[in-house]
Amino acid sequence: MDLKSNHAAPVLTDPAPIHKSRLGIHSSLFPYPSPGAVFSSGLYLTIPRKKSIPGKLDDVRAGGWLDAMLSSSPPRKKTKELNFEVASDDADVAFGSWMLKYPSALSSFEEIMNHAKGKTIALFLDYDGTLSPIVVDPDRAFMSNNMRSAVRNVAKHLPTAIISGRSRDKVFEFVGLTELYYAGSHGMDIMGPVRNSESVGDHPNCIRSTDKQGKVVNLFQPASEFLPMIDEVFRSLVENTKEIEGSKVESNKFCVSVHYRNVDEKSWTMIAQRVHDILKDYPRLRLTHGRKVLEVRPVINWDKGKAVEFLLESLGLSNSNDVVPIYVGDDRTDEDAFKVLREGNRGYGILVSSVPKESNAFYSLRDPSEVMEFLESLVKWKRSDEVECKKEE
Ligand SMILES: O=P(O)(O)OC[C@H]1O[C@H](O[C@H]2O[C@H](CO)[C@@H](O)[C@H](O)[C@H]2O)[C@H](O)[C@@H](O)[C@@H]1O
Repeated sequence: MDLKSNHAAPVLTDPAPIHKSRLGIHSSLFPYPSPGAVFSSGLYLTIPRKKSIPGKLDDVRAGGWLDAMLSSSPPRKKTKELNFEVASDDADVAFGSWMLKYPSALSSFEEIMNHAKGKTIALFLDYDGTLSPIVVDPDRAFMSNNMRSAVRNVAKHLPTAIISGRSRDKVFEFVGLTELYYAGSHGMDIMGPVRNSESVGDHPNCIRSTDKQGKVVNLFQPASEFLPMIDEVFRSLVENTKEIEGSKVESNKFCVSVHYRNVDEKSWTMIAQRVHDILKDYPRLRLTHGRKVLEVRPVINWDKGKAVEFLLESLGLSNSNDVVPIYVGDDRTDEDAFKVLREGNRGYGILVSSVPKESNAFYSLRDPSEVMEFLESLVKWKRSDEVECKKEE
C-alpha cells in the first residue's frame, strides 16, 4: 500500500496502554495499533518505528506530512489524486472517467430513490465544503440562506444530522437550525435524541443533558478526558505558530485545527515541523489531514463513521433493512463514514468534489450548489412518496 497516497498521511504514534485506565475511558474507544503502528484516518499499518530526531525537518518529510499537505485541496488544473499527473487539457477527460466510478448523485437520483422506496432515509451532512463553500477565513464559512432553507426543509421530512470537524457550538452557530442533530469535533461531541427503549443512554461517556431549547437530550463525549490536554496543546500551537504569517489555530473543543491555507507554501515545512515537534510529546494525540489544515485529535477509536452508527442507534434506525443512511461530505475525515456505509452494505456515501479523488463513497456531487439541489430533490421525492403512500392506505 502506498502510504503517501489518497487519504491522510501516516503519523507515527507511541500508544502507551497505561494511560487507558488513567484516563477513565472505556477500552472499546481505544484503537488497536500496537507500538510501532502507523495510522491515519482509518488506516492501521504496522511498520518498524523510526527514531525521530527532534527539530529535524526530515521528520515531517519522512512522515509524509508534506506530501499530504501539498496534495490537500489540489489545484483545478493538475491532479495527483489518482497517482498520476494529467495536463490541464486532459483534466476534463480524467474527471469524466472518474465520474464513471463515482456517478453524480443528481443524475443517479432515480436509481438511489428506487432503493429507498418505502424506506426511511437518514441523512448525514458534513459542514465545510459540503453545506458551505471553502473560503480563506474559517470564521467566515457561512452557509447561504438558500442552503439553510434546503437543510431546514429536508430535516422536516427526514431524520437529519450534521457531523462536522468544527466544535458543536460553532457549527450550530453557523447553521442555526433546531430541526436537526449536531455532532462536532469529528463526531466526538454528539447531542442526540433520547428514546424510551434505548441502549445508547447506557453507553459509557453518554450523559443526559438539555439542549438550548430545554429539551432533554443525550450528550455523548467519548474524549472528554482529553479536554485539559487538548487545551494545553491548543495554547502551545498558538504560541509556536504565531510568527508564521497566515497561520491560524482553531479550537474545535476535542480537536485542534492548524490552518495553513493562507501561509506561503515556502513556510509549510516550518508549520508542519512546529506541529510535529509539539505532538511528539503527546503520544495520546494524533494528526489527520484536511483541506489545507492539520487536525490534532485524541487517539481514540472514534470517528465520523462511529458517529453515524451512534446516531442511527439513537434514532432507533440501526439494524433495519428499512433504513437507507445517506452521508454527504467532501473531506478525508468523511471517508470514515463512507466506509461504514460501504462495508455495512447499507446506504450511500456521496463525495463532494470537483476533482478526481479515490473514495469509499458511491456517488459524487461537484460542490455545495449541487448538494443543495440534491437536498431539494430529496424533499420533492419525499413529498410525492408520502402522497403515494396515503393513496395506497
Ligand atoms: O468536517 P467539516 O465540517 O468539513 O470541518 C473540517 C474543517 O473545516 C474547516 O476548515 C476548512 O474550511 C475552512 C472554511 O472554508 C477553510 O478555510 C479551511 O482551509 C478548510 O480546511 C474548519 O475551519 C476546521 O476546523 C474543520 O476541521
